[in-house]
Amino acid sequence: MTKHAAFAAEDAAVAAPAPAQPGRRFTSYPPSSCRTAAAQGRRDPGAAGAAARATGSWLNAVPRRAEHDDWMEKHPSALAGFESMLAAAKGKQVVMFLDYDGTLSPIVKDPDTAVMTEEMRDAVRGVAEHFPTAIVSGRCRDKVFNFVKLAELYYAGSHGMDIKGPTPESKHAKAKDEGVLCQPASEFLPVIDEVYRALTATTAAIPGATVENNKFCLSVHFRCVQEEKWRALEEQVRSVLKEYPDLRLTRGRKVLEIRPSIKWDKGNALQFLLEALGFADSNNVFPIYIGDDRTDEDAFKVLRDMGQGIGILVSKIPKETSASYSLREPSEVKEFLHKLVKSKQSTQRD
Ligand SMILES: O=P(O)(O)OC[C@H]1O[C@H](O[C@H]2O[C@H](CO)[C@@H](O)[C@H](O)[C@H]2O)[C@H](O)[C@@H](O)[C@@H]1O
Repeated sequence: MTKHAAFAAEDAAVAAPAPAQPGRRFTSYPPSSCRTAAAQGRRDPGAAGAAARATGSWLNAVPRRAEHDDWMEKHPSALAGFESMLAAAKGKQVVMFLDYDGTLSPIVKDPDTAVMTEEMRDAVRGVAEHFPTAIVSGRCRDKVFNFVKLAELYYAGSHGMDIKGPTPESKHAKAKDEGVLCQPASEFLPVIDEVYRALTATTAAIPGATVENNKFCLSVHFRCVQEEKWRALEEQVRSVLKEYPDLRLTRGRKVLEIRPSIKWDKGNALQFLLEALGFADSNNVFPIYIGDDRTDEDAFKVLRDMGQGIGILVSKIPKETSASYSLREPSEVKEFLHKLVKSKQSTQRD
C-alpha cells in the first residue's frame, strides 16, 4: 500500500480475517451460539434488498452486505451477545477499560471540542461505582481528565505512557494509587517538546493541519486538510522525524501520531493496571476493553493472548481487529455500560 493509499484507507472498510482466539479459558469466544444468533439477526434479505434499492446499487450492495454479515458473525454486537458475555464473566471481577475519542465522545473536526455528554458521564460513573474503571487514551492525561471529570477513575494518557490512579478515597483505589503510578517515557519529555515546536512551524503552511501536544506523544491532525495535501503533510512530518530516530510514527483516525520508540502501548497499560489492581496472573478477572482506533488493537491483542475478558471494537464498518465483539457508536457504548450496571445491581439484589 502506498503512503497515500494508507492515508486514504484510514477510516475505510478492510476485509476482516477471523481473529485467532487461542484463549486459555475461552477457546472460542464469543460462543458459537452467540455468533450465530447475532449473524441471524442481521441476515434479513428483505432489509438488505430495501437498503440496496434505496441507494440504487443492488449489484454492489449484495457482496458488501455479505461482507458485513460475515464480519458481524465474527465480531457480534456486544449488546446482542450481552448474556453470553455475562455468563463468561460470572464469578470474576470485571475491570473496565475505556478509550476516549470515538468511544465515549463522537469524532468531531476540532479535537478541543470533543466533549462527552452528561448522559455518557453518568454511564461511566455508574460503571465505576461497581467495577475498577480506567480511561486509556492517546490524549495527554490532564486533557482527557478535563473531558471526563471523574476523579474515581484510573487514567492512562499519552497512549498509556502516563498512568495515574484515582483519588485515594475512591472505592477501587489501591494503597499505592497516590500520585503517578507509571511514566515509562519521562526521559522523552524534552525531545517531544522540541519536535512539537518543529512540527508546528513546518506544518504551518498546510491549511487545516494542527499539531496537538499530548505530553509524551504528539498528534498531527489532518481531518481538516484537503486530501491532495495529505501526502505533502506526511512527508513534512517524516522529514522532521529523520532527525529523531528515537521517535516513531503511527496512525490513528485522520491523525499521525508521534511517540517514543519504546515498547509501551495501550496493551502494556492494560497489563500494568491489572497488576496494580492485584490481578497479575489471576484467573478471577474479566477485563473489558472498549475502543475504536488502531492503537486500541494493542490492548485487544493482549486480551486475546491472555484468553481472558473481551475486546469490543466501536465501528460501523468492518475493520481488521483482534476484538471479539463490536458496538456501532458511542451511543451503543453508553447502552452497554448501562446494561452492565443494571445486571450488577440485579445480582446484588438476588
Ligand atoms: O486514544 P484516543 O482517546 O481515541 O485518542 C486518539 C486521538 O484522539 C483524538 O483525535 C481523534 O478525535 C478527534 C476529536 O473527535 C478528531 O478530530 C481526530 O481526527 C481523531 O483522530 C485526539 O485529538 C488525538 O490527540 C488522539 O491521539
